[in-house]
Amino acid sequence: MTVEQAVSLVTAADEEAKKACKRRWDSIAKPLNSLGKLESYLIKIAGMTGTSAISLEKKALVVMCADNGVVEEGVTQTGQEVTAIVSENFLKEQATASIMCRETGTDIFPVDIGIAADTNIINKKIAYGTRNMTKGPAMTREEAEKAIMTGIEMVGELKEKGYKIIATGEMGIGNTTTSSAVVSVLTGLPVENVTGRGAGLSTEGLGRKINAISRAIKINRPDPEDGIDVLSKVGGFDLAGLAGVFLGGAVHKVPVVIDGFISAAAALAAVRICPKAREYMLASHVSKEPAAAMLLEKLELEAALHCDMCLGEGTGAVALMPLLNLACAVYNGMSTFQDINVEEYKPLA
Ligand SMILES: Cc1cc2ncn([C@H]3O[C@H](COP(=O)(O)O)[C@@H](O)[C@H]3O)c2cc1C
Ligand SMILES: O=C(O)c1cccnc1
Repeated sequence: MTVEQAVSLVTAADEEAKKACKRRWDSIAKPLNSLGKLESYLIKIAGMTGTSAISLEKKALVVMCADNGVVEEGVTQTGQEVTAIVSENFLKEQATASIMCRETGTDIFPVDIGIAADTNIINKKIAYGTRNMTKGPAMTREEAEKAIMTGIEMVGELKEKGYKIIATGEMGIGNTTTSSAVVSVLTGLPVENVTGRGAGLSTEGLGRKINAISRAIKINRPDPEDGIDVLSKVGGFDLAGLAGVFLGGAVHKVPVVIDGFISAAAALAAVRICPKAREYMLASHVSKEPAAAMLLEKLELEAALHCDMCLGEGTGAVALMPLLNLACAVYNGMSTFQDINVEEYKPLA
């Protein structure tokens, strides 16, 4: 199947299921709308899955791990060998996201979609890292399509295994550089407005990063209307794989949670490929990376958490899971006005 064929299967969220979920919330014996986003998240999930019966017991985090050739330009504080080390640590509960997964009962699926070394995590490797995008396209269009399909297929497989919600994460030294490039092209905003210090970069390093992104966009001239073109020329295997996970959520009707800036950049690319995919996304937190809040606005999504996190790996998305589980517990377990013999709220005149 091609990406085009896969996204042709996407349909809009189910409005009837959303209404049924809202009716259930309104019948629960508490002030109307008083659980705020905890209510609206579940209403969205009902629309995505097509049913007001919601269970979020089985949760997955998919971490797309890859190396980025642009690291050669001195745009990161650490070397690219860190990608493979942290990626393998996910399976040993020695990476931040894996510890948060353990605590929240989320199963972690780290995927080698293009690390520049052999690893022992899920092997979906397309190449040993991308090419340096300041010298030409990071990858071919075929490679980008393959990475996107990898993400779409992973969601299908996880749904078959019974997972009800998927958090997105990534590990890839240099991927805030590719993310800012993708965001600048897709939004038309100047590079310097959408570029931050990533995992920690000196002011001099930030200048080099902005310069490298500007050169990459100039030499590759990605077409902003074509999300696959943008991902292939100035993105990475990690971003393309994540865009695939978002598209897979829409294809397979599984809620997918956005993490921070990098994950949101991939989400924006997914929406450019398939606008309806937005309806299958949930925002988790507002990353401290400077353009993160703007990016969520572009996606027309609101995040519940403002924790000043900017770690990636899926940490913000996983942090949302306990809140969603609390929402679900109330939604499924709480008594209604009828149960306690109290008159229901009437809509205000
Ligand atoms: C030890 C370490 C662990 C990480 N875990 C996530 N990231 C985060 O930092 C990287 C992006 O930042 P940049 O574009 O500046 O390289 C990604 O791998 C992201 O997940 C890490 C970064 C480091 C150094
Ligand atoms: O917001 C993020 O996803 C992020 C920001 C900086 C470094 N790593 C991840």
